[in-house]
Amino acid sequence: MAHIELRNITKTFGGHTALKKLNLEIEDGQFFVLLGETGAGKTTTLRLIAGLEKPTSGQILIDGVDVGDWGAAERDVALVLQQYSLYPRYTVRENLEFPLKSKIRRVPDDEIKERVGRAAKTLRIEHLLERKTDRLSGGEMQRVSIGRAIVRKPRVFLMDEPLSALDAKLRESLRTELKDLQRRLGATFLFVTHDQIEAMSMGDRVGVLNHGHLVQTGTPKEIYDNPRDTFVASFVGSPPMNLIKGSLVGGRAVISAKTFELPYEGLATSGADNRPLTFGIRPEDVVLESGAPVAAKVHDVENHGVEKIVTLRIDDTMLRATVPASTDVEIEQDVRFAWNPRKVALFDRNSGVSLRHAG
Ligand SMILES: Nc1ncnc2c1ncn2[C@@H]1O[C@H](COP(=O)(O)OP(=O)(O)OP(=O)(O)O)[C@@H](O)[C@H]1O
Repeated sequence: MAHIELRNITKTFGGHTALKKLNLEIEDGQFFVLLGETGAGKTTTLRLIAGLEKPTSGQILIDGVDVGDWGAAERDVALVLQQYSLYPRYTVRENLEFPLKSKIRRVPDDEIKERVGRAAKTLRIEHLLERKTDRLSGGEMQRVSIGRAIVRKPRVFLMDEPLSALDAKLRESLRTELKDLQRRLGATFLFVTHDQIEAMSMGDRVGVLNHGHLVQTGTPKEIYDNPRDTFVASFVGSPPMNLIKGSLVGGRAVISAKTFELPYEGLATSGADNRPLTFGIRPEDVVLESGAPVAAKVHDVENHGVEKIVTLRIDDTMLRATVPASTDVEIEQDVRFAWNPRKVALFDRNSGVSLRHAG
């Protein structure tokens, strides 16, 4: 187990800056998820912590010790990758034993047997131990890859999109298993993904990375309820938060040149009045009601089992609402809607930053 701290980490490759002044702290025993689009700098962050890459500037501390001059082996962290790094002609047992048989570790034979047996039991792959790894399914291979990390008893587990090559159903069940595993091991996990559902469902804390900047860290709930900027607001949540241009006039939200107005309750509005804003409202906080203040046309309806996602059109403004599946709505139908005035987020239109977060 270990506590990890990144202080002011910048990493450039030639002229390209992959990470900019990254500050990040991961508590001992925490499941931390780094979420970002492709190219955001997630893998680079893991490689820096693993010691496979050196930062251009900044410090990396593990348990309070600066490990800048330490090699990968000395750091004692395990990296699990999306591609399974297994030896195909060897059995699962041999693959699990391999990390313990290196000259550096010198683990005694009976302890190797014990650790492999325990890891296989934890991951429910005991019945596969004598099978060659090229005869395994994707999910089984990924379990063995994780097993290779577990047997080493590393201080930290770094996981680079380990589930993204698997089909949706398997991914979902392995998500629960991994989270459960982390809890049982009490280990520090840093898991990176581009999948916001994965991040929100697994992380004790989530950090959102955008073009090498760590935009926000917080619990999944904090990030969902109170996104720092419009990037986070539109990245997290499915369907994403509605973002609508407008301004506040006397405590009412006026949407794009008086197309419509809605009540707003939230931050003291001084400083926000008449300033160009972007309003954010989650689809589940938009309600369809016959007596509601604004008229709209139904532009589209998607059935999602327990709920429907209805796209509303008000002149040139589109807005999505999540409604119960029992709601009767058809395309081109006239409806009326309101929003929950307490759930509206305000973003500065130019910077995109939430007024709640602005200093
Ligand atoms: N060795 C390298 N040489 C040059 N550029 C690199 C190198 N490694 C990464 N980069 C660049 O740094 C940026 C961040 O890459 P990184 O692999 O960390 O992103 P990522 O968030 O992990 O993306 P993905 O989800 O696609 O794996 C990208 O623009 C990438 O092209």
